[in-house]
Amino acid sequence: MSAVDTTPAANRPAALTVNHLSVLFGRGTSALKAVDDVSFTLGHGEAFGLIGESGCGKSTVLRALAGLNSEYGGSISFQDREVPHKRDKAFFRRVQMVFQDPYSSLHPRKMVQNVLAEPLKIHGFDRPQERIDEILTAVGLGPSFRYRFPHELSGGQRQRVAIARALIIEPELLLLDEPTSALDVSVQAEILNLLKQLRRDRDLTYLMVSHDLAVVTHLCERVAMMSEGRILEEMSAADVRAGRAHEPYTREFLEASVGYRPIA
Ligand SMILES: Nc1ncnc2c1ncn2[C@@H]1O[C@H](COP(=O)(O)OP(=O)(O)OP(=O)(O)O)[C@@H](O)[C@H]1O
Repeated sequence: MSAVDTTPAANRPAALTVNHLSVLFGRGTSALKAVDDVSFTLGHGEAFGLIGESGCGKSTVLRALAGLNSEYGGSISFQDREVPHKRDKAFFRRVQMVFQDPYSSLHPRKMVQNVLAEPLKIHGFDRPQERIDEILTAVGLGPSFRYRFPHELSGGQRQRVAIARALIIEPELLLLDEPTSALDVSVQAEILNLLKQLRRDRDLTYLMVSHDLAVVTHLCERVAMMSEGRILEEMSAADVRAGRAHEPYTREFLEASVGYRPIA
């Protein structure tokens, strides 16, 4: 559907720009600022990670970006155009999300081919059968997996189907919410390596949230440390690996993760 864009990345608009994003839960004195003045930019083709402890606001940022929570302050721009708080169909074609738990994200009574046919139908794609075979091959499953139900798949295979479902409509930006944390360690590496390869092959931009440094630095070139709803600092993956951080909180977080298991 979309032709390959050969424009150099430097001349292209930013894939995503988040300006002064804030999300409040509740009202009055009991209100909680889950996201507080968060700003960052993702270049085209980049993989960017948000890291931080449980409850720091990572998933809330992702949900606001994905259009799952339309009540936020600040602005979100996709390719230099601000997106409306209530997203339209075109947005969901271009920006897709992969969730943490492949056990709950697939309908138990839908065969894989039906899971994959649905987004094609919604977005009016032609040649559905060919596209289903192509994407199942791209995620390392192959066309024979069309006829399986979720209960006939392992956790890793389910996550491959969830990735296929997101990619079959040729999005440009993938939002990844802890995509490997529900999987066994050996399977985690397989899925991360698959995501790496798909990004290269399909010219994708990734935003991933995770509390796991090994996972984030395996996939992302740049990471931002979050705490209590705010971004404390941005670092390269190399800085993270070397433990180079300016903020004391980040240094502690990195030190606490020392000896973290690098992913093969
Ligand atoms: N729908 C909601 N209503 C009220 N509070 C919420 C809601 N969603 C999240 N929160 C609160 O907002 C804060 C940030 O949550 P969030 O899930 O974004 O953190 P996180 O860093 O992604 O953590 P985790 O890794 O555990 O998911 C937490 O204090 C959480 O309890």
